[in-house]
Amino acid sequence: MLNFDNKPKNALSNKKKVAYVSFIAGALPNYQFKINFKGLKNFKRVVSSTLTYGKAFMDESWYYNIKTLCILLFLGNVAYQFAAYFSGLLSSEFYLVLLSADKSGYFKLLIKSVFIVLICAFLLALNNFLSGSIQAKARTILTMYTQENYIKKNVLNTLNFQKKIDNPDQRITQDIDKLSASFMNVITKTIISPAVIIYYSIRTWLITGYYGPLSIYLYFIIGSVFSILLVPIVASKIYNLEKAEGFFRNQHVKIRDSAEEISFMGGEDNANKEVNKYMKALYFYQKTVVIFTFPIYSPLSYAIIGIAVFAGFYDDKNPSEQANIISKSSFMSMYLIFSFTQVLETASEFAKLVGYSVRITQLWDELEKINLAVNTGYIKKSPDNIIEMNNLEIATPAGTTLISNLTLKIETGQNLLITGPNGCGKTSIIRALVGIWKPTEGNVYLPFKNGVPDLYILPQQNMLVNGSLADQITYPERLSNIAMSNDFNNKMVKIIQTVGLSHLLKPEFFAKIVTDDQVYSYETEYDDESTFNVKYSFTTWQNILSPGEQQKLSLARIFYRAPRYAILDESTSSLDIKSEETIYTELIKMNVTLISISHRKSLEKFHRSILNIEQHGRFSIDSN
Ligand SMILES: Nc1ncnc2c1ncn2[C@@H]1O[C@H](COP(=O)(O)OP(=O)(O)OP(=O)(O)O)[C@@H](O)[C@H]1O
Repeated sequence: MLNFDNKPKNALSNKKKVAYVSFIAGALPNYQFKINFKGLKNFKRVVSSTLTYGKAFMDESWYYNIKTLCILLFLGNVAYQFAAYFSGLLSSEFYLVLLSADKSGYFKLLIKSVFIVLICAFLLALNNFLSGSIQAKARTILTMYTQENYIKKNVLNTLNFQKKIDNPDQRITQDIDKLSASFMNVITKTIISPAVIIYYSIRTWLITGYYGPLSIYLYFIIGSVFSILLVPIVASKIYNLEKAEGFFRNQHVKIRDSAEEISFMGGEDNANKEVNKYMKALYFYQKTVVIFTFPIYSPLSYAIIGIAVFAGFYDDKNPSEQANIISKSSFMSMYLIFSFTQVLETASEFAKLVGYSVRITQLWDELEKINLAVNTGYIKKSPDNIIEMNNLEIATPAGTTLISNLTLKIETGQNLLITGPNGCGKTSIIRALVGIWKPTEGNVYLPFKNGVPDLYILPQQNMLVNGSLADQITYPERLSNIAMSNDFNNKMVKIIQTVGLSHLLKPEFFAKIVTDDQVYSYETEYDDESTFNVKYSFTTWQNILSPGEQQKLSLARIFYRAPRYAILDESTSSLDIKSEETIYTELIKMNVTLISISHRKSLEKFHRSILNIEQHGRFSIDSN
């Protein structure tokens, strides 16, 4: 029912109070929400995806699946309402037995009250357990569903590249969690509210007369109108708050990843100021959300019963009966007010829910759009198992042509070196080869093996992953899919030695690969629960290894995979000349055809031809 309109609000940006967040005005605009049916569809989509996406919990029993838990929660809530009703009447019953000095009645009532309170406590705990379980499940389901659509070939890269969607990581790791919590909050508060409100309205009416429920209804109708008016505003504040959260966290990730560089360059003060700027923006949005969700409290119940007493409604009753009626009716009207308050509070919670839903469905929409737009039809299977580029024209997403009319055959064993000034488009050729950037003209032929291009690309930036040394080398193949054997172990050791990382075969590293007598224990350790204990995280590897060592470890992947073709984008830029020579010689011995992108003269001798790219789309090809 709410949709999001991507226009900055000029009125707000002019105000002084947002001056200190204006530094990221472009990054953190205020969003307006409009009520329409598309928004309602998005909300429905979140709920139906949660209930129908089966992959997250494939082999769970029927009694622990999310639908069963929702039914149990409903029943648990109904049971709790009954228990709460009986517990609410207890005080009036106590008035009656105490004022009439009924000793045996008092003890009976005492036992009854203990029993009722225990049932209430049990049902509360049960409902908390059920809603907690549903929340955790909903989060897992929505996260896995989103990740399946996000971490996908050509989608992951395009989404992060386009930057149309801010902080997809924040949306997946945080917003989905908050959405699930908010959703549970709304559900538990409203699941049987209508029935409860009707029941207590009748009871209140019977005790106080029509004016009791009527005044409560009037009061809450006014409150509801206010709350409903606030929904779009709060939803937009929540949207911006979450966005600010994302930017703030990103700044900290940057600082963590650049800790050494910041120390070298004395950038602590700068970094501190930078994170504080984002913190202030975050504070601004947090504060506005708090203001707009200010709860409505009500002293109404006592006013209603007070009027009844002073108007002489109960004058014909004796004092103990009067006490009983006052207590009973105050409970009834208070419970009615409480139920209404819950519904009203739900309005502000619902606004949050909408804010989170918009962030999630917006991400889903964009992922779907990118997925539909992926067009790799220009990449074809080469009948001769070679790489061929036909009349390629490559342009940046901004439309600047980088290369035109590039026609080139790279036969097996005919290594190619690509050179040219920074930014001329060397890496862009790889983008076109694998479908990240669709060329504006031409097509590409690639060798295929088992349905995928028989081509391994080492990107310019080293990419280390969580896990052992072996995990780094087999990447992206997962170690859990590889049969552990002594042969595998020997292969790993040989590769590590070939790339010049023998010193990593010391026990503290090597234990993380596989040793002869560890094959069994390694396999058993490699289950999902225990991997954290035995493996290094990616950040640890980054701290342990120098940039040159990291490059060697990346190069080890080509030795493991032995592809028909490998593209090395500045992959030896941090290596000493001798290591570079050894690695290139060994790769050539393995019959891997190499396409290197580099500025290094020392590499020319390993290549048959050199593609020189110049500015403005021109290029030349020289034979070596
Ligand atoms: N997402 C993008 N949107 C617009 N332009 C981009 C984008 N990504 C890269 N470019 C531009 O495309 C051009 C070519 O980039 P590319 O990475 O291919 O250069 P390169 O020749 O490999 O450079 P280097 O030698 O520095 O590695 C650069 O001018 C770069 O700024």
